[in-house]
Amino acid sequence: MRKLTVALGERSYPILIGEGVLDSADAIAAAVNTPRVAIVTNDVVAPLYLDRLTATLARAGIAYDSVVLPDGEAHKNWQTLNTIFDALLAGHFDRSTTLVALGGGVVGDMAGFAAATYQRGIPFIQIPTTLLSQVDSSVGGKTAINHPLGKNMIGAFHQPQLVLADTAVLNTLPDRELKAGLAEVIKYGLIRDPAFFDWLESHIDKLLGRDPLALAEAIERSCANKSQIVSEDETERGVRALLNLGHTFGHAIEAGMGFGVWLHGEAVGAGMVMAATLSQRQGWLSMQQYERTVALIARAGLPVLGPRLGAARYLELMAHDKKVEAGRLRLVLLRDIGDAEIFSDVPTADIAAAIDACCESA
Ligand SMILES: NC(=O)c1ccc[n+]([C@@H]2O[C@H](COP(=O)([O-])OP(=O)(O)OC[C@H]3O[C@@H](n4cnc5c(N)ncnc54)[C@H](O)[C@@H]3O)[C@@H](O)[C@H]2O)c1
Ligand SMILES: O=C(O)C(=O)C[C@@H](O)[C@H](O)[C@H](O)COP(=O)(O)O
Ligand SMILES: [Zn+2]
Repeated sequence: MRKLTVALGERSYPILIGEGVLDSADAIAAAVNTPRVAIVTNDVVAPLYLDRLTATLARAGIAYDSVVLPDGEAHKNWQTLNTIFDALLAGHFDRSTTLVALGGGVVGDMAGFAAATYQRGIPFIQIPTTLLSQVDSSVGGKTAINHPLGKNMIGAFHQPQLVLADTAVLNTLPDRELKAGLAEVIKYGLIRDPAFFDWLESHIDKLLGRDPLALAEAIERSCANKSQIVSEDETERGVRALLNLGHTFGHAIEAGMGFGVWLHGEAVGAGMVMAATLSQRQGWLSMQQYERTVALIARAGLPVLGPRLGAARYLELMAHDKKVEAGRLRLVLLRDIGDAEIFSDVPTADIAAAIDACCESA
C-alpha cells in the first residue's frame, strides 16, 4: 500500500493507494469518528462494490445505510443532490454522520457537496473508483454540481477525512473511462512535473494495458502533485488554478454538448490541445514541446480536436469560467512541458483562432 498525506494542518488527511484497500476496516475505522455512515454511490457502482464496502464497515463496527443515485454527469444537479438530502432526513441522520462517497468523480463531487451543506456540514470520506477520481477529484476538497449554463457552478470547498483508492476496482472500468482519467494524469506532467511527463511517454502503453504497477505509480505521482498544490493553496487564490489547464475550453465543450455527451477527461484532453496550440502560437511554447504534448494526448486515446461549436459559442460558454475576473478571461497556458502560467491578456481574436484550429472539421 502507498500512503500520502494532504497537509492542511488540523484538517490533514491520508490518501491510501493499493490493491484491496477497500477491505481495510482499520483505515476506515481510523477516519470515521461518527457512529453511523451514509454511503452515497450510483446504480453502476453499487452492484459492483457496495457489498464489499458494507462488509468492511461491518468489520469496523460502523452502522451504515446507502443512497443510490442515477449514474452519469447528466445527473450532477440539484435534483439528484436533493435525493441525498431526502434520504438523510428520512433516515434521521443527524450531525454525527459521515458520508462515504463510493464511485467516480460525479458521485464524489455530489456527496462532498452534500456533506459540506447537510446540517451546515458533516464529515465525509472519498472511495474513488475511476482512474480520474483516484488521480484527481477525490483529493483537494472541491465539491460541486453543474448548472445548465456552466460546469461545477454551485459548490463548496470541503476536505474529506480520508481518500481510499483501491487500484483493483479499475479492472471493471470501461476503456473509455480509463482513457478519460489519463487526461488529468498528463495534466500534472504538463503543469509542474516534466520528469513525470517523460515517464508517461515511456509508460503510456502499459497504462492503457492496465499494468497494475504502472497504474499505481501514475496514481501515486498524480496524487503527490495534487496534494502539494492543495496544501499550498487550498482555495485557489493562486497556484491551484494551474490544475485548470485545458478546463476553460473543456468545460465549454461539456456544457455546450450537453453534460455527459463528452466525458470530462475527453473534454480536458481536447482543451489541453487548445491551450497548447494557443501557447505555441503566442510564442511561449516551442514547436517541439507542443508536438510532444499533442502526441501524448493522442497516444492516450483522447480526442485532440474539440466539437465544432463555433469559436463564438466557445467564448460565450467560457465567459462563465470561475477564473474570470472583472469580465476578463484568465487562461492557464504553457511556457514549457512542466511550466504553466495564468495569462489574462491574450487577445480574444487569438483565442478564437486557436479554438477554430483545434475543432473537428464540419
Ligand atoms: N472535485 C475535483 O477536484 C474534480 C476533479 C476532476 C474531475 N471532477 C469531476 O469528476 C467528474 C468526472 O469523474 P469520472 O471521470 O470519475 O466520471 P463518473 O463519476 O461519471 O464515472 C465514470 C463512469 O464509470 C462508472 N464507474 C465508476 N467506477 C467504476 C468501476 N470501478 N467499474 C466500472 N464502472 C465504474 C461510473 O458509474 C460512470 O458511469 C466530473 O463531473 C468532473 O467535473 C472533479
Ligand atoms: O482541484 C482542482 O483545483 C481542479 O481544478 C481539478 C480539476 O481537474 C477539476 O476538474 C475541477 O473540478 C475543476 O474546477 P473548477 O473550479 O473549474 O470547477
Ligand atoms: Zn478536471
